[in-house]
Amino acid sequence: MTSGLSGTAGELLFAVRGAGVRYDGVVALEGCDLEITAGERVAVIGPSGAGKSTLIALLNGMVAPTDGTVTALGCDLARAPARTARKVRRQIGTIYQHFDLVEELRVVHNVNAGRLGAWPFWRAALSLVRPSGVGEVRGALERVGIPEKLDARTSTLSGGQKQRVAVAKVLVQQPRAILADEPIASLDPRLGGEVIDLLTEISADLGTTLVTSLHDVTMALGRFERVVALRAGRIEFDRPPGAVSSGDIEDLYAAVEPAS
Ligand SMILES: Nc1ncnc2c1ncn2[C@@H]1O[C@H](COP(=O)(O)OP(=O)(O)OP(=O)(O)O)[C@@H](O)[C@H]1O
Repeated sequence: MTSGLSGTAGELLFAVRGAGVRYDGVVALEGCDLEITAGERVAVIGPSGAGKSTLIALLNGMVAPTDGTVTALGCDLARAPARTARKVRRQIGTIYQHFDLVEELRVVHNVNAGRLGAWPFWRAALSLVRPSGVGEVRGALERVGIPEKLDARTSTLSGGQKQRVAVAKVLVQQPRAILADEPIASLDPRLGGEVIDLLTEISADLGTTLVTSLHDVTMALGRFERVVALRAGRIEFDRPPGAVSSGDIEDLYAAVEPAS
């Protein structure tokens, strides 16, 4: 399989400047500044409701900032022409907690779904009858450790295997960045650890930027080179794990005082 296009080390892939997001009056994020460069592996942590999913959605353009700006691969996704934004989004692969797969389809089709957007309509439609680019799908499944599942019906796989299919689906996209929103929240700790190891290894091997939101702080501190902590919609700290103290973590997860 061809490797992802990693980009030059140090190249700015994501720039979040003074960004805020409000949903119908609810402040999900405010005043966020963040730069992520090519090849970095970043964990986003913070208590429930802190804005982790919203930050991931800002980076892939699923949500537009209500304040400030966000650029991904040099493109302001909220303001760029739709065609340009689509092209940039195709270079960002996102993995979700609930796998985002069609259970009734065979694994080969779910993996191919990662690149449907890059194919002309006729090829995408034909591929549902006779799968296209099977060699690359097989390569991606080998990379995630389940090549024998190519023809299996997705519904017959375990949770850990489904998340591996979701990773393979992103790999065939040959993304420059992989975003993962709570990718292990539905898995037991052992399988979760395996999926995080897989993602960090792929990121290191291909030089692909990885940004993952996580509830598991030990995993974030042990397996990532940078930890961004959110609390009540603000970035509380942004450091290498070695510079994060147990006091930092206690403060981060302490109950938020109600406004008086
Ligand atoms: N579509 C939405 N409409 C309204 N409010 C929303 C929406 N999505 C998120 N919120 C609110 O925005 C805030 C941040 O939510 P977000 O899901 O980003 O946090 P999170 O840190 O990912 O939480 P969790 O760890 O529980 O998944 C929360 O107060 C949430 O209720």
